[in-house]
Amino acid sequence: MKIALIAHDGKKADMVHFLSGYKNELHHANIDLVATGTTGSHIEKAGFKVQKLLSGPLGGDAQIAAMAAQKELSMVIFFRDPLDKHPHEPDVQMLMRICDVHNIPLATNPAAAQLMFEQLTSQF
Ligand SMILES: O=C(CO)COP(=O)(O)O
Repeated sequence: MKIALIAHDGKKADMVHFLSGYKNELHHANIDLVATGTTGSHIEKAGFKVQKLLSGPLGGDAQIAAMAAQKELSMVIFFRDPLDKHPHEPDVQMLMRICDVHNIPLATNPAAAQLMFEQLTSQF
C-alpha cells in the first residue's frame, strides 16, 4: 500500500506532527510513503522512510496525480493552506480532481486524515 503526503509550507509542521502520532503503525505495516519534495524532506528528517518526488511548484503535485491516475495510491493526505496563495494552484486543483475521478480517499486537513488513518490502522 502506498500513501501520498503533501503539505503546503504553512502546514508542513502539522504533517510531521500528524505522522509522528502513527510512527509505530507506519513502521510495522507494509506502507510505502511518497511525498512532494520539500514535504518529503521534512518527513525524512522526522525519521520516516519516504520516496521524494519533485517539489510541488515544480511538478510534484502533478507527479502524485499521475500516480493516482495509475491506481498506485491507496490514499492521499494533502494538508492545504487555505490562507496562502500558491503559484501552482492549477496543479493543486488537478490533483484533487484526479483523486475524485479515480475515487481515491483524499484528506485535506488533519481531522479527516485522522479518521482515515484510524480506519487504516484498525486493520493491522
Ligand atoms: O506545494 C506543494 C503542494 O501543492 C507541496 O510541495 P513541497 O512539498 O515541495 O513544498
